[in-house]
Amino acid sequence: MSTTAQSRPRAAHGELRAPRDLTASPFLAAARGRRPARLPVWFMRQAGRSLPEYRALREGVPMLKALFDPEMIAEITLQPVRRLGVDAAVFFSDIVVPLVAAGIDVDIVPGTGPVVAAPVRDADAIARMPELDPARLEPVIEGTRLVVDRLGETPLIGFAGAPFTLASYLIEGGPSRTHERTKALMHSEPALWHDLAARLAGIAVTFLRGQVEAGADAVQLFDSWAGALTLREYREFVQPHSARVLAAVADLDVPRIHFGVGTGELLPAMRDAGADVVGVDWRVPLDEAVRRLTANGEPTPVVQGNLDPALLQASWPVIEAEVRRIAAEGRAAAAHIFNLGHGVPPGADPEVLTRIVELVHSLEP
Ligand SMILES: Cc1c2[nH]c(c1CCC(=O)O)Cc1[nH]c(c(CCC(=O)O)c1C)Cc1[nH]c(c(CCC(=O)O)c1C)Cc1[nH]c(c(C)c1CCC(=O)O)C2
Repeated sequence: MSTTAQSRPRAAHGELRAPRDLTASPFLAAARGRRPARLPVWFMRQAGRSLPEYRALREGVPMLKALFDPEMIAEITLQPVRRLGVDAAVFFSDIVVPLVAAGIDVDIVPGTGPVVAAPVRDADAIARMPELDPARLEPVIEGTRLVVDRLGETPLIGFAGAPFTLASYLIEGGPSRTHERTKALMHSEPALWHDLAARLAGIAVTFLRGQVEAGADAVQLFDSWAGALTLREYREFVQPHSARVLAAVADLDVPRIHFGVGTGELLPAMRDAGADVVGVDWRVPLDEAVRRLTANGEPTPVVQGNLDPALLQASWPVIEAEVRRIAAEGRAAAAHIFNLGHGVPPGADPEVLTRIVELVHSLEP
C-alpha cells in the first residue's frame, strides 16, 4: 500500500472535494501494516438496534427504505462514531443492498434477515440474474458522500457481501445454518455454481467501487457464512470469486479486510484471496491465527478481531480480562485492529461498548 490517504481526490456533488487528512488515523495505519500510535477499534454492526438513537430514527421506517435514504444512511453511520468514540465508521448498508438495487426481490425481515421471494436454484433463474446498473445505487452513493462530508478525520469503511454468502441467501431463500441447497448445487452443478458466483462477484465489485469512489477509505468483504465450507470446497468453489472481488478494487489503493465466521481452517486461504487484513472470529486466538497465517513463511499479517460478542453480556471484570488478553495476542501480528469476532448483537449495552473503546485505547498497540 503506497499512497497516503491524502492522495486520492474524491468526487462529490460534481466537483472534486479537498481530500480529508487521514494520515493520523490509527485504523488506516494498522490496516496498512504499520504499528499505530494507539490500538484502533471499531465494531462490526456498530450501527444498529443496540443504539437507542438508531431505534428512534428507524421507528416506523422499513429497513429497505432506510437503506436507500441518503440522509438516514449518513445519520445512522455517524451515530456510533459520536457515541462510542471508535476509530472508524462503517457505512450503514447491508450485503443485500446491491441485490435489491439490481432488481432482485429481497426483503429484510426484522429478527430474521434477508428473505428472497424467488430463490435462485436452476439454470434459468441464474441466467435471468440481472447485472447491477451503478445508477441504481445512486441514493446509496449519495449517502456515502454525505457521510464523508460529515465524518471529519474518521475513516469510513465500505463493505460488500462475498459471493458465497450472497449466493447462500439467494439459493436458500433466507438465512440458513447448514446451507445444504447451496452446497448441493455447488457440488452437483459446478458450472451453474461458478456462473452464479461470478455474477455476484461482479455485483460486489460494482458496489465496493461505488463506495470507494464516493469517499470510503477502506473496504471489508463479509463472507460471514464461509465457515460452513470445508477447506477443499472453499479453495475450489469460493476463493476464486472472492479473490476476483478483492483484485478488482486493488487499484483504488484502500486497505481490504476479508472476514468470515467459523473460518479457523480457512484463514490462510482467505488471506490468499488478496486481503490486506484478515478478520478473525472469536474461536481462534489471534496469536494462533498469526501462526496459521505464517506457517509456510508468509509475511506476518495484519489481523482484526476478536472479542466474542456473547461476552458483551458478561461482567466488566470478565470483559476487561478478555480485552487485555486479545490485545496481548494481537501483538504477534504486524498490526492489530481490535474488533468483535462478529457483529454487535442487538441487545448489547452501548455503555459497555464505549467502555471497551476507552480500555482498548489505553493498551499498547
Ligand atoms: C450476514 C449479513 C447481513 N448483513 C450484513 C451481513 C454481514 C455482517 C454479519 O455477518 O453480521 C452486513 C451488515 N448489515 C448491516 C450492517 C451494519 C452496518 C453498520 O454498522 O453501519 C452490516 C455490517 C445493517 C443491518 N442489517 C440488518 C440489520 C438489523 C435491521 C434492524 O432490525 O434494524 C442491520 C442494522 C438486517 C440483517 N441483514 C443481514 C442479517 C443477518 C440481518 C439481521 C437480521 C436481524 O437480526 O434482525 C444480512
